[in-house]
Amino acid sequence: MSYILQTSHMTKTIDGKDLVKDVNIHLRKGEIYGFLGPNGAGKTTVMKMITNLWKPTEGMIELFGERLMPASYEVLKRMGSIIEFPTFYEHLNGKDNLLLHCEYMGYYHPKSVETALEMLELSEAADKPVKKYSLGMKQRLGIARVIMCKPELLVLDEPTNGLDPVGMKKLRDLFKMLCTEYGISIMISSHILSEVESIADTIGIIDHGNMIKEISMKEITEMNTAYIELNVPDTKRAAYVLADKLNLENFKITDMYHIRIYDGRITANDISKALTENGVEIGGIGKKAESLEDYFLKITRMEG
Ligand SMILES: Nc1ncnc2c1ncn2[C@@H]1O[C@H](COP(=O)(O)OP(=O)(O)OP(=O)(O)O)[C@@H](O)[C@H]1O
Repeated sequence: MSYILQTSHMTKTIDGKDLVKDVNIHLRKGEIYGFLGPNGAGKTTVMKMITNLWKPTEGMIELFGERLMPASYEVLKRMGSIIEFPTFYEHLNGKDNLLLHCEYMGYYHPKSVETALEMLELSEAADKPVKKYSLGMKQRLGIARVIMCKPELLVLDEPTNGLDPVGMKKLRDLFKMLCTEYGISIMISSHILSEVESIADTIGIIDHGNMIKEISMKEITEMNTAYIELNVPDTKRAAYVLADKLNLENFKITDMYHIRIYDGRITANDISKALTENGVEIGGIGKKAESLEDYFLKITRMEG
C-alpha cells in the first residue's frame, strides 16, 4: 500500500503529560483524510509533529516514503500546511504577502499569485493591507498561500475556522477539486464531522490524545449501525431495568428523555415488555439507523 504520510506510535509528552500517545496515521496518495476530534483532543499537536514544528517524544513519521528528520527540508518542501491561524505581514497587502512567499519558497510561476487569489475570491481585496482583512479573508489568504506552490500534500488544521456556512462549503468544494483535478492529497482536521464527511475518503478519530479509529468513509456508510431508541420520562429507572433485568450493557442515555440501545439481539417488543412489567412509562420506542455524526459521537464520548 502506498502511503505518502504514515506515523507509527507517534507520541508527544510535555512535562510528564502525554498530549498524544501512540498515534498511527495512514494517508494514501490522492485522498482526503479527515482528522476528527473534539476540542483539546490532540489534533494540532499531531499536525505540529507531522509538519516538523514539534519533534515527537517517541515514534516515527514517514513522509513520501522517507523518515522525517529535523533537517528533511526537501521532503517538507513538498508539503504545504496551515497550523492554527496563518500569520502575515499585516501592513502589506494580500498580493504582496503571496509574492513574498513565492520568493521565500523559490517558486516562480507566472500568474500563480493571481490564480490563487482568484480561486479564493480575493482578487478584489488583493491590494488592501492584510490588517483590514476579516478573519475569514485571512483564513482564505492562508489557503491561497499554501496552494500557490502546488504542494503534493496539504496539512490543514481546522481550515474553515472563522468562515460562514457558505464560505465553508466553497472551501470544501475547492479541496475536493484540488484533490481530484490536481491530485493533491489533503489532511484536514476538524471537530465537526459534517465538515469533512462529504469530502473525506478516510477518517481518523482522535480523543484524549488517543487514536480511536481510522476508517474509510465507505466502511462507515456500509456499517450504518442500527439501534433502538427509547423515549421515557425517567431514563434512570429505564436504564436500571435495561441493565439489571435485561442484562444489557451496550446502551447510552443521550439526553433527559432518550436512551439508545445498541444490541442486535434484543427486540423493541422485549424491551417494552420488560419496562412495562417494571412500572416504567414509555413515551415511544423504535428502530433507527445511526448517522455518521451519531457514530462519531458514540465512539468519542462513550470510550472517554
Ligand atoms: N505547549 C503545550 N504545553 C502543554 N500542553 C499543551 C501544549 N499545547 C497543547 N497542550 C495540551 O494538549 C492537549 C491537546 O491540545 P491540541 O491543541 O493538540 O488539541 P486540538 O485537538 O487541536 O484542540 P483544538 O481544536 O481545541 O485546538 C490539550 O489538553 C492542550 O491543553
